[in-house]
Amino acid sequence: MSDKLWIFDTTLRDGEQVPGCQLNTKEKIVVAKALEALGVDIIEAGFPISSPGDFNSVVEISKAVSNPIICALSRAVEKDIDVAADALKYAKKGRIHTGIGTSPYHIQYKLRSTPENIIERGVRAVKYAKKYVEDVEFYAEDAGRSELPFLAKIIEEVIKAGATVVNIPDTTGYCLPEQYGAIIRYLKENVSNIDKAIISTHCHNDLGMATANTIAGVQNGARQAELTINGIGERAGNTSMEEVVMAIKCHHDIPVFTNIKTEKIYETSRLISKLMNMPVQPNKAIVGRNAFAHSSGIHQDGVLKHRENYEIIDPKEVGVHESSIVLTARSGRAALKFHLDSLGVELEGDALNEVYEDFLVLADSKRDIGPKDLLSLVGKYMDESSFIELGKVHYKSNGAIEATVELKVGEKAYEATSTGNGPVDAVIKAIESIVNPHIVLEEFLIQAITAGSDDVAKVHMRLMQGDKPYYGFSSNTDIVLASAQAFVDALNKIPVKDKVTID
Ligand SMILES: CC(=O)SCCNC(=O)CCNC(=O)[C@H](O)C(C)(C)COP(=O)(O)OP(=O)(O)OC[C@H]1O[C@@H](n2cnc3c(N)ncnc32)[C@H](O)[C@@H]1OP(=O)(O)O
Ligand SMILES: CC(C)C(=O)C(=O)O
Ligand SMILES: [Mn+2]
Repeated sequence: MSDKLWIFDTTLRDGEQVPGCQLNTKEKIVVAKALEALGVDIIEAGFPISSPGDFNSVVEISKAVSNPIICALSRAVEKDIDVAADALKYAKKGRIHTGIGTSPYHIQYKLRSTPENIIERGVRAVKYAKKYVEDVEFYAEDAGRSELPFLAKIIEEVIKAGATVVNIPDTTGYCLPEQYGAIIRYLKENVSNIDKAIISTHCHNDLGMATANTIAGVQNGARQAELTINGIGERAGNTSMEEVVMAIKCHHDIPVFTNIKTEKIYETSRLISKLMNMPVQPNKAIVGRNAFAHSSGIHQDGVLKHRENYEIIDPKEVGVHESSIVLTARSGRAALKFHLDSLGVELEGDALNEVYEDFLVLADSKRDIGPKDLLSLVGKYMDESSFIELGKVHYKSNGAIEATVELKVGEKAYEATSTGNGPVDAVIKAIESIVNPHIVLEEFLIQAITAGSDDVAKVHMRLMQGDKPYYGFSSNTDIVLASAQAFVDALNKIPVKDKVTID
């Protein structure tokens, strides 16, 4: 039987410490609600003593979300704890996170103290926080470089003082997975009252080990993991939530489960990246642009034959529509044929070989090969009159709603006007009056990528022609335009022979 792993999100505290990532209260509420929808168990909302703005954010987040525990950070300082408790006054479930450095570096050079005094301050802080809330988490800062007998001693004492969760941070990202796992194991074996508290991991990525260390911690008995979306955080970052959650989902031998709704991972990642102005590296695990993109021929052929040949995660599981087959000079015939098929050009044998040779020459000189390039390569093999290009789209609603659409089908230009029960309906009807491949619009989703009136709308459509589905995608700040583009995107995927253009 597997245990629950409590997911503690610190995007709004440790993540937000990064220069340039600061958010205002309104933005933090948007993030907190997204984290709640994602299914996190605890949101570390801020460090209330640090500024009036951060205090206010913890107050407002406490009011805005109901399911997750709201956690506020403090030092082992009474004033910090008073302010944290005050900021949590509206939280349905509030937690104070207090603690102190426990490594020789921190004790000697930062806190200029002694081990005995550090234990005393830690215990006092936990007891003081307990006056306000039942749920008190203690962090042993720089535990990754702390002496184990001392670490075990302070953890035992703070649990005695009432700590419900004990956080073992690898603050400087120093540990190797085996070492970090061994620290957790040591505490399990040497702290007499360890079963009275949940052990938490909190790893940093200075050596690129944050995810591996967190998993090692969990394998050795930790049951809470402190994480950030996209791994943002001080220096090289914190442990990224998406990596830990998906590693657990992929490896059934790790004896824990999480309540994360994984299909919301991608949209949450995009939201954080946009609001915090922090691009995600293209090759970032799970949420990078290339995480489900295949660009070399052998991989593409393998994925097209059976997705699992080169993918351990179904992209839909993390909210990515589908894997992509990117055409490059390293692609083979399978990938080329796949793209041609989706444009409705079915080539085999010598014809495919001939187009492939031309494709390689073009791909050597051009990085991005798109549908237009392919259509120019296969010109002689296809009915060129089939490629549809969307021109201008106008709509007005003074009483009746009316839309006018310009379309180019091959070399021919068309214009059509139609009415509808809304601008999207009118635009689609206008397009259908030019190209009518007898389809049924079966699914039509408009999704806000972030929030706010300046948002980009992402449109996903499924058209059915008989029992064959055709998918169209687009995104635009104008939802009518995005809908028209998605519709045309799907129409372009319908094979030439099944497309009907009305003259
Ligand atoms: C590993 C982490 O991520 S820890 C969290 C990091 N986040 C932040 O620091 C953001 C918020 N911080 C702040 O706004 C400020 O640093 C404050 C309000 C906490 C303190 O500000 P100041 O009083 O001006 O102190 P300053 O930041 O210069 O120095 C920190 C002081 O806290 C002490 N301190 C550091 N950690 C702790 C702790 N856990 N418990 C008790 N004291 C601590 C330091 O020793 C230092 O004290 P000193 O001046 O007596 O030597
Ligand atoms: C404050 C603690 C939990 C921390 O962020 C760290 O040690 O990295
Ligand atoms: Mn940290």
